[in-house]
Amino acid sequence: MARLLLVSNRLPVTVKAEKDSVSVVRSAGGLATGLSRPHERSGGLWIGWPGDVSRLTDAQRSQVEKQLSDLRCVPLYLSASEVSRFYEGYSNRVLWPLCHYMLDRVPRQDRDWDAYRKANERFADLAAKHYQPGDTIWVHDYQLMLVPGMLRQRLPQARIGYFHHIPFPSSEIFSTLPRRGELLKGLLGADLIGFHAVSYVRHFSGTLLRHLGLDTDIDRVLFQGREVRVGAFPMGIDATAFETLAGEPGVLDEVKTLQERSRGERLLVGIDRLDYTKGIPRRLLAVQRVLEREPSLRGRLRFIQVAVPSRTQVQAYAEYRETVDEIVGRINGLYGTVHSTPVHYLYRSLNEKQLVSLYRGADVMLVTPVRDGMNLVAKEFCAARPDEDGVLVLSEFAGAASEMRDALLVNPYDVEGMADAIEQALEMPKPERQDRMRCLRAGVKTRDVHWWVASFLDRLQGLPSVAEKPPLPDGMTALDKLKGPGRKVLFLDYDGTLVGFAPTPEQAAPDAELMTLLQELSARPDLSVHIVSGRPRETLEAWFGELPVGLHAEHGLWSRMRRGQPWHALPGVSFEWKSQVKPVLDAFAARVTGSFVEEKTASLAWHYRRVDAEFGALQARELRLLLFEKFSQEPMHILPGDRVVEVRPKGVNKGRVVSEVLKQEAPDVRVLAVGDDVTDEDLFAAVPPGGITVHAGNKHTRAAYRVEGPPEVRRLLKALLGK
Ligand SMILES: Nc1ncnc2c1ncn2[C@@H]1O[C@H](COP(=O)(O)OP(=O)(O)O[C@H]2O[C@H](CO)[C@@H](O)[C@H](O)[C@H]2O)[C@@H](O)[C@H]1O
Ligand SMILES: O=P(O)(O)OC[C@H](O)CO
Repeated sequence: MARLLLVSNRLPVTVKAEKDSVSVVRSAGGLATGLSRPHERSGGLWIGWPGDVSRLTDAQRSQVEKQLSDLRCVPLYLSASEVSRFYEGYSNRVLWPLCHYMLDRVPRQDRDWDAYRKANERFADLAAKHYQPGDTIWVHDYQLMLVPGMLRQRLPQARIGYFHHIPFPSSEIFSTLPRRGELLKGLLGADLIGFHAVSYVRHFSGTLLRHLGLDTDIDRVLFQGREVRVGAFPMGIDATAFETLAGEPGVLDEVKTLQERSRGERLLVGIDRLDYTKGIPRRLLAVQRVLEREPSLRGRLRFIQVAVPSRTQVQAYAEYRETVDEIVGRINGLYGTVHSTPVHYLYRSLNEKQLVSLYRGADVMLVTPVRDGMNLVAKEFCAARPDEDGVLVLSEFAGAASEMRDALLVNPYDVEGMADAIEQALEMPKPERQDRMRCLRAGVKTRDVHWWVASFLDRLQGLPSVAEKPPLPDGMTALDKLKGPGRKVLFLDYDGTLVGFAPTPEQAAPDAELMTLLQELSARPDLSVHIVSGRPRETLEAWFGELPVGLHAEHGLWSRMRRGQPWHALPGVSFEWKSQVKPVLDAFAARVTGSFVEEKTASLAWHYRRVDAEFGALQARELRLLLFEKFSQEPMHILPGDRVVEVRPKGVNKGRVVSEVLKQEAPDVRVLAVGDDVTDEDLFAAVPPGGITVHAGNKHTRAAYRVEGPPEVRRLLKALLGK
């Protein structure tokens, strides 16, 4: 088993300082439990912050280090300024509310970005320091979004996973972040990026397309020549542990006491970190509405809300606490009697036994966050109900809702609707409660935390490693093979290879630097230059007609072998399908603002480079499907390109140019082919053995070398001239 290097902001431990001694206790949280087995079995390390240890004496600090090391934990101590700017500042004042759709809570200026970046660097440095070849690195959560990218720079060969524990918002929301590009590129350093729900994967893919122009193909996206996988891995809990605890005599006694003290009151329970995403005020208001609407329930209903203090130094949390206190006070003032208090509010953490006793004793569990990545409380409640009783009221905005369809799903913004759900839960007949709980428990037990860890790690470790699929060597290193005497033939694609993309095809005309470069190359007696493009011959003639180069238009349908020679077409090509296909493309151009149809002698192209990237890609998929459906019998090819869908006749491809040109050359001529898109793959395939193929970009390619884009292609050509 590969050694596992876990990296998370917090270590899965709590440091408890007593008078002279100090102890480090492993946390019981989901992540800690799920990962403890693979962490220990693999002999790996867990890197993270052990919490505030600033008040410890030196002796206590060394005790902590010793105990951490026994637990295979490597501490990264955050300074007071890092806690305030990296943890509380950028992580919890900017990223946390933003990912939970609360834009109004994000400060106007992101002053703490620098601290976030630097702290991420510290985590990456420490992980890189402990890395051993063959290790699997698994980075966790939004506090460390830059770490995968930083690690990729330090350890290009490493196998890196990242899991995002909170929602990934729609691209409309993520786009508001001034640092969106850096954060996205940071995540793309990973080999596998996991989210709790399919909708977060969709949002992430949409954001990549919108801001980095990267189109995700089902579960993978190409970035800097690497294939990055994305996927939904809904996190589970240690269901067996909760179930076992729920059956222990101590817990059953506690439940009995709870029920006796309730004297027949129905019990509603809420358990959360005190966080403004958890929807506690609206939940309280819903309970208030039930009491208002149903006088018969007054004195017969008790709502126990437990809230664990969290991020108390962040002002929004302090304000939220006041709001909750105030609403609790108001409801108790209105509906309390000398004998009963409707809301029992505890602002503290509970131990596991107390927690499970509440789950086991609840008639109705209220889990109503306004937004939540997953929410493990909902799952813990079900696992703790081996009696198959109790009703779960669950927010449709929690990631858990997509799995737990047998809960009573509510809109947490609809107080009246939540009050209805509470009443429905209280009145639900036992057989229905049991049916629902049985189904919920089956899901929670099957997809538990061990299943989650295994499915993520199996996927990550099953991917071909970078070492097995090394990145293509830099095109510049191919130069040595081309230098020296002897004839060479260059096949150069135009758009995306010699020039970058422009908003319209006309705007991508060659610039003076390129014309000079081509002039100089073609003037060399040992070089023969051929431009092989998808463009119409009129355009190539107008731009390059005066140069002594070979021109090949419409992917090789038309060729002009030398300056002054006439253009000739490939024989035997059928174009009859064009008149039927054109109206389909025209209809798409009319419906998708900013898109347009380009017509050439032999082919048609629908361009969407000026359309919103996400919408354009979607429409392109639809167009391709429609064309396949309608014209599959026609002698034509439907080709996706870079923000274009092309329809070309069968039998025409850039590869045919290579064979035509080489017929007129000596057999020992050396060949260089450079191109950037899928049509250039035919060119590469036709290059005879010993030839050099260079892909300009980061797509899948059969080329042997890679350069980044047009500026690097020009650099390569200049170097060929000895410049
Ligand atoms: N009063 C109390 N006393 C003791 N323990 C208490 C407690 N209140 C809550 N807990 C415990 O804390 C954990 C909370 O986990 P959640 O998934 O509910 O939310 P959290 O926002 O912390 O986690 C983030 O990570 C998890 C895991 O990925 C995501 O589900 C979630 O959406 C995301 O915000 C549970 O295991 C629960 O038992
Ligand atoms: O207490 P925090 O700020 O480390 O947050 C813990 C939450 O589970 C974040 O996912």
